[in-house]
Amino acid sequence: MPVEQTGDRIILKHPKGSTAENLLYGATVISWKAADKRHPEPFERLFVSSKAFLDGSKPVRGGIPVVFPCFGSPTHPDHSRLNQHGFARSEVWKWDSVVMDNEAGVSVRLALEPTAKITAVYNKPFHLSYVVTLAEHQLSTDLHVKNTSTSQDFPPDFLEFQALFHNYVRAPASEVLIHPLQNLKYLDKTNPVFQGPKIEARAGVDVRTYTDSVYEDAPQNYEVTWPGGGIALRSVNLKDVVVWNPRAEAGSKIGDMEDGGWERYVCLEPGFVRGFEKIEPGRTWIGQQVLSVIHEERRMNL
Ligand SMILES: O=P(O)(O)OC[C@H]1O[C@@H](O)[C@H](O)[C@@H](O)[C@@H]1O
Repeated sequence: MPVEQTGDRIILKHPKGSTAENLLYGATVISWKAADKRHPEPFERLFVSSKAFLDGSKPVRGGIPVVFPCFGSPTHPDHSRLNQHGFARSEVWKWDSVVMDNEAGVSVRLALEPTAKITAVYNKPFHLSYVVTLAEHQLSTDLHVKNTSTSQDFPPDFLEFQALFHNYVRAPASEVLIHPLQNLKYLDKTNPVFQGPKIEARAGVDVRTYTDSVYEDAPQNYEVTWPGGGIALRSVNLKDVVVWNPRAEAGSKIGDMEDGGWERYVCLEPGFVRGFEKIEPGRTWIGQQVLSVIHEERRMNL
């Protein structure tokens, strides 16, 4: 069976050998295994901390948590009672359907609607659906956000939100380079005194020191490479991108981070996080990303 549902998770298996695993909790992708030309056996592409909670008691430290409707601490009045990064990553989503099941891709849809628990902290009408698609060398995730308000009032009952895919890309963090981010405006969240905006001077961005940078109006086409490997990331409607690695400086203070875990991943997170996306009643917004295996050695010349 290319799609299996066991209690709390969904397992996708592509006929060419790649696999993915999705928790209903947070709709979090917790595993993506894919081969490349040099390694014909599929291997893990995402990082999940060995101390992560997978039982629904806490957002998963790793994989691909879905951030909605706010990124970081809430700044919009509609989000004032929400936790950092919103509720989508810490609610149990519903299984919806198999969208596609053939050589081109194996694809499933999960959904999240207001519950009494959500409404107590976020009283806006919405419907989320999340489509995860596995191909031989690719994983795509699409978040559909619908404003389900039927209000005819003026001004309209807008749904205002931020959204982001918090990808923990498994990689030797001290050796990764991410590009192209040069000349982009970014906020440096590691700096308690002056966050910016700053301008990125580097052709290839590394995470050898504690990094928490929010790039604005980015190209939505990136590569993270290291000697012997890499992942390409393309996004649609996610104009910003965050690069995060806490290193020991901040990582050692994260309770569910395994020792030295920061050496084994870089977070490359496409999102709409500067300002707010705003949709009218009845409208749907779709944010998408495609993660692809890079097959050949593609080291930047810096
Ligand atoms: O610990 P959390 O809530 O999962 O957040 C992890 C990190 O997520 C990143 O996206 C933020 O830019 C960081 O500031 C934050 O520390």
